[in-house]
Amino acid sequence: MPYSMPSASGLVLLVPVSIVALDILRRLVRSRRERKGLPLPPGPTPLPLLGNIHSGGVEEPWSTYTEWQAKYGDMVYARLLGQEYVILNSQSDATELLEKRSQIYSDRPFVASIAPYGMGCNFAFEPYGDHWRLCRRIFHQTFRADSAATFRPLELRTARQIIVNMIDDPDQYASHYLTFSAALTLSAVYDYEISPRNDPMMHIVNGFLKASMPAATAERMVLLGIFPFLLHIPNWLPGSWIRREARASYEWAVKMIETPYQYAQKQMESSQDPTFSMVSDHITRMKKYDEPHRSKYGAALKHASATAFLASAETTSSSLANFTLAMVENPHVWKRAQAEIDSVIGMDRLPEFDDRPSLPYVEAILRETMRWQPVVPLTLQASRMLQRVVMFIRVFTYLKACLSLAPRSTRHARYITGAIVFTNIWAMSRDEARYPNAAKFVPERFLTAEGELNEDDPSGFVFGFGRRRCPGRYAADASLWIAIATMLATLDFNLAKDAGGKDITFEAKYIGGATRHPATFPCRISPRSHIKKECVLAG
Ligand code: HEM
Repeated sequence: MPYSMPSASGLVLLVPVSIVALDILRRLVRSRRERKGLPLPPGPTPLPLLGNIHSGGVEEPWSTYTEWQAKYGDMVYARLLGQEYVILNSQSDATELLEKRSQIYSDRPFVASIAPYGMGCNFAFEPYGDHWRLCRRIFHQTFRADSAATFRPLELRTARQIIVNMIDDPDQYASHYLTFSAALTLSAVYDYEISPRNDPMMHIVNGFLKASMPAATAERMVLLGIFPFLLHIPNWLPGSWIRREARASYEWAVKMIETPYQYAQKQMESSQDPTFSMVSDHITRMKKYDEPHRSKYGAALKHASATAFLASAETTSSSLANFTLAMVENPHVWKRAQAEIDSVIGMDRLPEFDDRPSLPYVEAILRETMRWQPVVPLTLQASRMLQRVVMFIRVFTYLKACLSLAPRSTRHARYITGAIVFTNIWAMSRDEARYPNAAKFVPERFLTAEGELNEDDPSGFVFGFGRRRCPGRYAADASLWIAIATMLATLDFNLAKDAGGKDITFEAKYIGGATRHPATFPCRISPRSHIKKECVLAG
């Protein structure tokens, strides 16, 4: 066939076709190279059989994972005994996997210490399935954005009550914060009004929180995972302590689930017009169902109610403890916030929710509190797919990733559908490119040069990702805002003084577990000169 020059219209077609062909070739070559040379996300070298048991810090694993990020990249692969782990250190990877592929990554891994210690009532640990879905739906109906707004009067009243408690007994600030979050949840969920001191319901809750603490330690998780028979050793044999420890915690759990629930039921029966609460609302809804759905609904309601309590108690109080620590360490911050509050709303009344848009610096303090010390630094999810489906998803994800603009690191996702996925919220909060001097408390990082709020909001990562994302985030945001705004308007935060009148300096220590919070530190919290205790409750 004689050679002929392509026509002008042929050239118009040839150029885009060649570009597409070259791009496909480039992607194929790259994906082959990746498959050959880098079959898994990079990570520390494992020991035979034991895996990376030697490489990670047990106390604060998120810090170790953040160090790994610097060495191996945003997505890190590790192995502990037979279990594979993938650690997501960046918000974009977490969004790519946990949000865009939430149909895969929404399960929770089996943790051997959860059920024996009675923690199974917390649906945050529940595997993906019908019971979890029902719990989540019940929870969502009460705590979604518009419903959560109905709790604002309660949040405002309770925030003012903690100021009175702080003025009365400032050294007990940590206990006042726990009372604050407990009072909110007990009222919203069970219509129970907490008494300021020696409350019987708080006694039960504290009993369970204390007794169940060992269940959240790596030691118990691993011990019971490897030697489940420890839970069956009779009392008269050595080694039965773990069984007794778990049993005691389980008994507290039963009390914690049943006592406030029965209280709410009695309140409903004894009143013509019961106050709205999560339990009263759902007991009414439940009546229209027949058995067996009604029993399932009842069980899910008890668990959703207990979870509301467990999930909010420590997160809210720990956030307030972090806020207090930040104020004591950075007096210029509370002074600037007080100046903003005084100039915007004056000194004759206390902040209310309607003032929120006019107080950008207070808002920036809340954002920085959430970012600076995330109270849930690490979350874990598992793939919920059966092996057969996993295979399909691997192939599908791989093909899709090769042809899409997904971040390069998430293309490894094809290999990890059977692994446990850790989301390292801590690493996201320590992203130096986004948050220079990330270890420092600097609310100004959320303000423009004109003092307006910028677009960066850490609630995009501190509440987790995908289908397991915190469903209490609207309630958490509102209660923390009003507590912080009210404290800034009414209190000064200083270092404590020793007998000689010298400042007591200290180095903050943190306590880990399901949530991370500072150990009690010495400080001097006092009312501002124009604040009178008697007027605080009146606002
Ligand atoms: C500072 C406050 C809070 C923070 C930082 C926080 C953060 C989180 C995070 C990171 C998760 C895990 C998400 C995941 O696995 O991807 C979570 C789960 C959860 N949170 Fe929160 N939370 C807070 C307050 C609350 C409050 C006040 C409530 C209840 C009113 C609540 C209810 C829950 C529940 C029920 C879950 C389990 C969700 C599930 O597994 O389906 N949280 N939270």
